Amino acid sequence: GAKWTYDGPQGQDHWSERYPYCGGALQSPIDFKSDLLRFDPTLRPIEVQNYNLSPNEQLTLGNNGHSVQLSLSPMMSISSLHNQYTAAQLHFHWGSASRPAGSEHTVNNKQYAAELHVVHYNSDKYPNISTAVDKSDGLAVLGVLVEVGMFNPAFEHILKFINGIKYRDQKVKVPGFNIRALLPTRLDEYYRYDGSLTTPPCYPSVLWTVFRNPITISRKQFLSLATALYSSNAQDSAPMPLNNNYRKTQPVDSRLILVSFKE
Ligand SMILES: NS(=O)(=O)c1c(F)c(F)c(S(=O)(=O)CCO)c(N[C@H]2CCc3ccccc32)c1F
Ligand SMILES: [Zn+2]
Repeated sequence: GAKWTYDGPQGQDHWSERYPYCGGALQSPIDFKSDLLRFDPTLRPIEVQNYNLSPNEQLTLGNNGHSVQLSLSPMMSISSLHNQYTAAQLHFHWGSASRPAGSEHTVNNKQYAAELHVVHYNSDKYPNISTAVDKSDGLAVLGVLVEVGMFNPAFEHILKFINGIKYRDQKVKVPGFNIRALLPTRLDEYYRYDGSLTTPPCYPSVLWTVFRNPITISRKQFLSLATALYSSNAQDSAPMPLNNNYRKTQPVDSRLILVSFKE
């Protein structure tokens, strides 16, 4: 679609001029403010299926100008929600080399270095993500906060190919790996709320599950992610670095933020 950016004249403060939902209700991301959280004992641990992909599986890793995204196997799904949600893609949001703060969701206004999103669609009701993307029960996204710390071997399965997709619309084939290793150990502790895509067209179609516990990547891994990519294409005379690709937190309004954990 038409080009939008995170900053400047096509930046996030102008998205609603072309994409009306971006100025509407139920927008994401949000800040998880302690006194807005409500413990919900009915929230079950997240269960994922077939996340451990064989290296014989070929996935497409691409630079779409907004993020680095990895296509996922349609065998992958979330099985613990009321409907089955089938995986479509995963992508990241991050800060910059000079400011390792680029998560979209924040916790008491603490912004993490980056955030991973694993996008799924309601495959009980819709044949594919394109038909699901604008439906109120269409998508379920798993959010993982990322902080700088220990080296992350799973993240390396993506990072080692990143120099093949430096520019917009570049794609490479990469072998499958255990996507479960990109999620935190505990899938029973998470924030849950009704929200939206965090990019245009900002459809309010996402059941958000953001895990309480972050994963870590090393400083070197973070710097690679934050400095390798451009949002411009290879032939552009003025290369535009791709970083700070996060939306600011949005008004919670009267939404409930549920948590599956007590303290
Ligand atoms: N933060 S987020 O999880 O809300 C989110 C993104 F941040 C993001 F960048 C993308 S995108 O496809 O890479 C580019 C804009 O759609 C999607 N893409 C999703 C939404 C639309 C769509 C259609 C087909 C495949 C994937 C997606 C997304 F769901
Ligand atoms: Zn995202």
